Amino acid sequence: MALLTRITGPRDLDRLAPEQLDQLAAEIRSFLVDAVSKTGGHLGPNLGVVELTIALHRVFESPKDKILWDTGHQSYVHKLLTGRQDFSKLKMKGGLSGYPARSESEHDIIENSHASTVLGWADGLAKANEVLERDDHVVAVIGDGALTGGMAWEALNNIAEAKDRPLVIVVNDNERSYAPTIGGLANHLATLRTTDGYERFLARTKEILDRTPVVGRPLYETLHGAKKGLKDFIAPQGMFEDLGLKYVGPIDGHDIEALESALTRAKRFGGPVIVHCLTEKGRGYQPALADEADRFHAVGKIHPDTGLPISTSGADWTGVFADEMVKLGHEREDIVAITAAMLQPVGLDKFAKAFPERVYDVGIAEQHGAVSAAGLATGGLHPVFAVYATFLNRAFDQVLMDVALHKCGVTFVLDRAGITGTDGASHNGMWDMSILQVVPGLRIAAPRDADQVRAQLREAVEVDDAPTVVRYSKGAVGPAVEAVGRVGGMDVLREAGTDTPDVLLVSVGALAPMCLEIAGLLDQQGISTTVVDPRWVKPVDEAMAPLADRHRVVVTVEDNGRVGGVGCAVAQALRDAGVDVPLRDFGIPPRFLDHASRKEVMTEIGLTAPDIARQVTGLVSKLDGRYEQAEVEAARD
Ligand SMILES: Cc1ncc(C[n+]2csc(CCOP(=O)(O)OP(=O)(O)O)c2C)c(N)n1
Ligand SMILES: CC(=O)[C@@H](O)[C@H](O)COP(=O)(O)O
Ligand SMILES: [Mg+2]
Repeated sequence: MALLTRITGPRDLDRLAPEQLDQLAAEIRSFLVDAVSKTGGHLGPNLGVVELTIALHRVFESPKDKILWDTGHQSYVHKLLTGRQDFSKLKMKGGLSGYPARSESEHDIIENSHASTVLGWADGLAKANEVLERDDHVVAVIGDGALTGGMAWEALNNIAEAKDRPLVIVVNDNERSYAPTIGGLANHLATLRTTDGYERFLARTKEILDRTPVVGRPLYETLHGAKKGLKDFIAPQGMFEDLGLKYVGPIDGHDIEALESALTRAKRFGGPVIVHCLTEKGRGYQPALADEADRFHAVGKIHPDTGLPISTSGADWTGVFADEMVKLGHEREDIVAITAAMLQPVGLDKFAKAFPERVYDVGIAEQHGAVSAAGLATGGLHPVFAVYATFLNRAFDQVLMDVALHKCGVTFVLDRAGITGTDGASHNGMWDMSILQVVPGLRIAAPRDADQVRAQLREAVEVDDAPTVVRYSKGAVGPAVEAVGRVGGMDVLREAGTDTPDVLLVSVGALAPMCLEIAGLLDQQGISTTVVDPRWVKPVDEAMAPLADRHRVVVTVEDNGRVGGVGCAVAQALRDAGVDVPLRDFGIPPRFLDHASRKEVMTEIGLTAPDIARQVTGLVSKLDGRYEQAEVEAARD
């Protein structure tokens, strides 16, 4: 690491001779494999942008020039070159974020890891430079996958309009999201890649002519001067140029000299310009045994030499869904599946293998996915759209106005619901059960274990006149939690053991084991508790109000935002039924939560059994007029 450790900031790169840059790139690749194999992270995307990031920081002067990263998962090299080389706690509490973070560096601008937003940011920043008469450069790096997102095209439409507003767009084209990028755009990029591009023609001609300087140089200038005619002859007009954008490329995204040349030209262009770079995801890392279909897009802890996972977790929520979907696919030929460029991460790979004609990868285009689902349902099919909870946020209006308004039988399966933790604020699935509460007719299920995932998924796909949602956590599925009774449509998980129970504890989804632990702790305080799992949390079960009326206090516990969540819905249902029982709702506070493990975040926000039991004890004691005693005891803890 002789060179890498000498880089404390981007300007240190200026002191390296061209031949040292390839050595630096090799050192960075070695660092990434060694560090990320220990912590987990986006190894493949970052191995693919080593040379590109070096060239960007040599041509542009961050932080005066703004280098923006779409999604930000490919910003590890950017971090290494901007003074952050301790990756020992990557994505862990107190360590580096897995994405750009303003709190870490003035070189970091966009923190959100939701794809396809970078061009919007760049458009805004370029306009601000224009109004404030700044000559800073704005450089937006967007992947071919992120370019399949609609927002990217909304921004391009605006950017293309201002011919004199400088803005450099770098398309990092590695032909993949997780899997190969789909769609017409991908095909067009492939055309641009394979067409012997004007730039490559010029470079190759220059190379030849440089070997014959007497004739060569004047001839090269003539060729370069005949650019327009030559370009049309050599490289067909691409859609970017049809949009009015200057196009430079395709450029070898691993050739630092070629990259610097293209970026320098783009920097001087004085208007919007696209630099199309060809890169390889996971470049330089071909471990002996791992067969990484997604080119190490997002790895857990792995053996650096084999690429194989250090520990394989047991059954996870995604796997339970994956297997049940295949069964459903065999039973019902009207069931089709949709993914937004995340076939394997959301567990649709097995379904796709069994029914290749019945699964649609729409690209990173959740809004389109939801509307297309409305079309599929209207056309007589039952689509199951599997997507991470946080990524459905951007398709709220489509769920509301296209799916629900038209009473379409679409099932949304939300993986990574609740606190995910290590991917930081924008990845927690903490908004779905709040924003979807307002969708008329939409039903929400929150399974507590594997059996309930299977059961509730089956119940959901039976609904053909309204949207249904099944949402579950990230990672290992919890232990089976058997019901001991039933009230209305709700499972009783624990009886209070008395005719005058104190607390009705409403347990939502995967938090059932924690809620049973809370009930046990309350027992120790002489407080009797009934624990119910509503299963379907929207609409609130009709049996909820009369059941609550038989208790002194109602407590709801959910792995979702408190604001507008299940607790609020239950409180409203009790009010509407004239049931005047105090209710205390526990959930995620309306804050952006820094990256840490799920357990650390849950502890930090007080979503733990001891915290909740303590607060409920205080509440019940207050009702008994034993408040002073409880307050004294609590203070002693
Ligand atoms: C709105 C949204 N949907 C899905 C994702 C999950 N995701 C993270 S990276 C990625 C693939 C990005 O592909 P690309 O833009 O080509 O970048 P690359 O990984 O190839 O560098 C996806 C789908 C996301 N971050 N945001
Ligand atoms: C950047 C991005 O959005 C995804 O790659 C995400 O990091 C994957 O999260 P999981 O690791 O939970 O699948
Ligand atoms: Mg890509």
